[in-house]
Amino acid sequence: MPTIIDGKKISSDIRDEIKLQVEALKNEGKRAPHLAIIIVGDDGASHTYVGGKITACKAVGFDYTLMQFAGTISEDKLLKHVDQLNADTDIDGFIVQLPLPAHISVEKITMSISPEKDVDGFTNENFGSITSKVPLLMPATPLGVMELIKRYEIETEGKNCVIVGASRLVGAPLALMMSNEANATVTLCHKYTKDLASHTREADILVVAVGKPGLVTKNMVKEGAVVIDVGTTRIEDPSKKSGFRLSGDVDYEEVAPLTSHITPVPGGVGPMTIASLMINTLQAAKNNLK
Ligand SMILES: Nc1nc(=O)c2c([nH]1)NC[C@@H]1CN(c3ccc(C(=O)N[C@@H](CCC(=O)O)C(=O)O)cc3)C=[N+]21
Repeated sequence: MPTIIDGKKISSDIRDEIKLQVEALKNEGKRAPHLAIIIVGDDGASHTYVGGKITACKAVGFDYTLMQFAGTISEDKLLKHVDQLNADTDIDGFIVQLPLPAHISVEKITMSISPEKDVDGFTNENFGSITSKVPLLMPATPLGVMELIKRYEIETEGKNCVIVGASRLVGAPLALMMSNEANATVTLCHKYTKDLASHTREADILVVAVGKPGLVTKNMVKEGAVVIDVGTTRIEDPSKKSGFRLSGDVDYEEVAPLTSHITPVPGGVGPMTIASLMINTLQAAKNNLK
């Protein structure tokens, strides 16, 4: 039977650790870390995720500011709000929740965030610092995956790590971390990869971050592999109270029995993204309050 990697439990452990550090800061006479969250429009999933981030802030004792704007806000106006947060010394870190409306450039907005306050780790500076000896703020979801691997003591050195999905926010930065920090041999697959299964079958550690439910089936996984599923696609499901369920990219039922470790969806990587956001905000506050 595989070990089910419990992201909910690990993220709760991390919250406890951060809470202690917030108390320590306060004992030194410093204020609590302060996270601001910008959300644009009324996308239901985004509001759910932001709700999770606010719950986490409350649990660890962070201050938070939620800034909500209509989906019709102009790019210029949004940029002004970003600049205000960049300049506000009472704000240690902030995020702009994605997706943004089509008339706003995600690239333009995220690249205007000060790297020291970029607690999502989305900016070019933070991406570039992944391989630095003195890293700044790590991209949040990849950092969450690395924490799971470390805390479950999964061996990485010299292992074949195959990552499916080469996005700027997950696959590409994770490839650098797995190579640089975890000493794995990394293969980064994407939509132009020929014969995907021939690559994934070689994986000792298989990470899937595409957003396509059912993409990974049992014939694509080596016996004893560690499988990490970053996908979180909402699928309508009238039998659920919320009206939907979450699905990863891996066919869990058929793949799990083959693996040594596997992350479930929900309860795997998702909660770790929020834990990483807390780790980064604490770090940004420590740097800011020096
Ligand atoms: N600026 C920005 N930063 C992000 O980090 C960001 C974003 N935009 N836009 C959307 C994606 C998605 N994302 C998730 C966060 C938590 C869960 C999570 O906690 N999932 C729970 C279930 C939550 C539920 O019930 O819906 C789980 O997998 O167990 C999932 C997905 C962060 N994102």
